[in-house]
Amino acid sequence: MAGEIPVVRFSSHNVQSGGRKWGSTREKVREALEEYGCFVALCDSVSMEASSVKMMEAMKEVFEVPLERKVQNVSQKPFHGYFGQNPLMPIHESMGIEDPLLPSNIQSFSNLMWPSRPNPLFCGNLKSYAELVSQLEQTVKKMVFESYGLKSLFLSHTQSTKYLLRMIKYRVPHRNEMNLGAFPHTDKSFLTILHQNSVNGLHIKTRDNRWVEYQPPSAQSSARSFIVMAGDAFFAWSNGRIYSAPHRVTMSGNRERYSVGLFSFNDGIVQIPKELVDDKHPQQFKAFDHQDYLRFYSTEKGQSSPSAIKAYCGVANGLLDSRTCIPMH
Ligand SMILES: O=C(O)CCC(=O)C(=O)O
Ligand SMILES: [Fe+2]
Repeated sequence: MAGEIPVVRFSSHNVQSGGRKWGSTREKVREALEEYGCFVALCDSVSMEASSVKMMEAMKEVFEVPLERKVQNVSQKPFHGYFGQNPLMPIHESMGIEDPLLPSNIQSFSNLMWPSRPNPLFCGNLKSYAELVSQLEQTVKKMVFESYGLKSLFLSHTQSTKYLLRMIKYRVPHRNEMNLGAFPHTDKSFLTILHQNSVNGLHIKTRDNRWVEYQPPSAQSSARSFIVMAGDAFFAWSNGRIYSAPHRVTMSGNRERYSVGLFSFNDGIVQIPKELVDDKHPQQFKAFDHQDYLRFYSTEKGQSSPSAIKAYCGVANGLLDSRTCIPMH
């Protein structure tokens, strides 16, 4: 346990499909996501540890860039570009890179930040981090699909996955300033993989409405600990089995916090597998367009709904009605 959050070890034995511990790790992963909506992946891989250390250094460097350049990180999609200088959350600053597995996207971001000099070290560090963590993301999804007996659906699902890499800095609040770094929310992603420097502050709400603080299993394991968290799309896809946990960030102490999230989304329509619908589990969600769900979430209706995903594509009372899911723009 890390605090109360389950810890799952990822070593070469557990992550190789068909490897010695694949089956037992797969069940632990699915159970943790159903029960807590998240777990801590403790990775034995030396390259993961080295890459996450370099990722933290890269983030420190990029947030030092002058504000007028950081704000040029813009996106058509809501919540994908620069966010900061917000009076409701003054200690929070974040930037995003869409499709970070495309080297040209990291390069374009780097060109915006450092227009007068290339920064190959930064680009290389981000590229290897995104590659390694996206592999972890795929392994986790594969485990859950398999655990539900839906192995055959994994390939087409994963082929339509898109990623967003989001870097976040939480500065130490000034005296008399709010210490809120991120409002309570559920992620709109399918899956999110978070990594932080050694400064805690992430709180996760359990199914029985208690806030628990994430702590790495030990101080030494901080650089190889990743928080794997299910988003609303995973919750809907699983017909409500997987929990999408509300979480928030608050700062205490006098050290800055850095975190980085790799968020996965689907391009196109997410179908609810018919195998996950039965008498005991009546259909709770209609098939939905994941990218359009992001747009819906940015509307007033999306923002004010107690559960945006239910408002977007939920089925009232477990009965499938004949209306199609019409997004509100
Ligand atoms: O900084 C963190 O640990 C959490 C960030 C988060 O929840 C988010 O970006 O969605
Ligand atoms: Fe989040």
